Amino acid sequence: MANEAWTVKRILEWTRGYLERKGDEHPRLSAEWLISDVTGLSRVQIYMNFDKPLTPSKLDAMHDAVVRRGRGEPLQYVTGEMPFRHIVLHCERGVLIPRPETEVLVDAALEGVDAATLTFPAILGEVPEPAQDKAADENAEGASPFGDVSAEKGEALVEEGAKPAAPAEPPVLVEPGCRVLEIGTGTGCIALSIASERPGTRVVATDLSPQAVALATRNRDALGLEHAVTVVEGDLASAVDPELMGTFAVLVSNPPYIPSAVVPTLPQEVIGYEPGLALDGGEDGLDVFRRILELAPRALLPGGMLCCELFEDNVGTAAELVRAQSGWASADVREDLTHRPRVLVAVREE
Ligand SMILES: C[S@@+](CC[C@H](N)C(=O)[O-])C[C@H]1O[C@@H](n2cnc3c(N)ncnc32)[C@H](O)[C@@H]1O
Repeated sequence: MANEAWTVKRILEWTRGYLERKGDEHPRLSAEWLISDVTGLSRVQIYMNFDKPLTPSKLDAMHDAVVRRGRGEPLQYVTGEMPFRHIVLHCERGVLIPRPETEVLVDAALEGVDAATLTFPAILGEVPEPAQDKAADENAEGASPFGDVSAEKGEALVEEGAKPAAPAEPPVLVEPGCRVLEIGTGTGCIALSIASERPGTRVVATDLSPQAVALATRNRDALGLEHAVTVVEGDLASAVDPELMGTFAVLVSNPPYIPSAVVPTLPQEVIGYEPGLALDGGEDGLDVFRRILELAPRALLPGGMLCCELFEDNVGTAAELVRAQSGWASADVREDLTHRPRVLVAVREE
């Protein structure tokens, strides 16, 4: 079959069927995401360009992407990016993929920023409705457009088009001076969300992983947030300017919190691709949290807030650890988007 015959529609149908046979739980979504990444078409544009043939170079690129996804590599690593709240982040193997539940942690941290600062709404533009997907098409199996997709090889699709835009965000201006410390920044998703959603906030983001520090810095620069976010490499807050200790209104962290015995039971898509340093929280999952709790009184202002995402089985224990330490006015546990207890929010006494 000549390459011209492989239209967007045929590629979508073939990829969906192939990924389904490979055990992908959401094969159509994966197929759309891969086609969107390779062609530059938004997911809606895919359905408006069904009859367009892919160019040979796009077909080659699609081949690579389908092979990688078929082997179980997370989509975010295959495409190299993912949306998080109002921003889009570069992702790469070796650095944890941000999870939707972490958006709840950012909400908690923003509350801490707002409580610490004078905030007022900026002039808002219209917030567009998110694009709706069109109905799915029927599956089509058959010959691979790429030849043997089980083989290691790479290349392949359509003309460039607009990528799906992140929804516009209603900005809130913050009186300059509020400082936030993030420990274990990974891609920078938390620090960069806070800085972009609360202009005026200064964020110091740390990570022990040099690769995470490099990626967070790249994401920061791509978002034009160099003035607001400092990324430093080091254990916990060891690389933070000592003069800044005691000046933070919020200490936020999504530390490694999976109990060591649970790590090997995680899906292969996680343990086969994501870094152990980002996952393993020691015997009860609270090793890094305990160390964060120990340094929090030195990092935070009076009345400052500690926000941590934790494992649902140990977040209650974490709250007890806070209550057992003097100097805290409150320690509460919040639920994530799926109503599981996941986020600890503790406030220092004034
Ligand atoms: C669960 S990931 C969170 C990444 C990112 N904040 C997010 O929410 O997607 C934990 C991060 O903490 C980092 N980390 C682990 N131990 C650390 C330590 N002792 N000091 C600083 N960062 C650490 C890991 O490299 C990883 O990037």
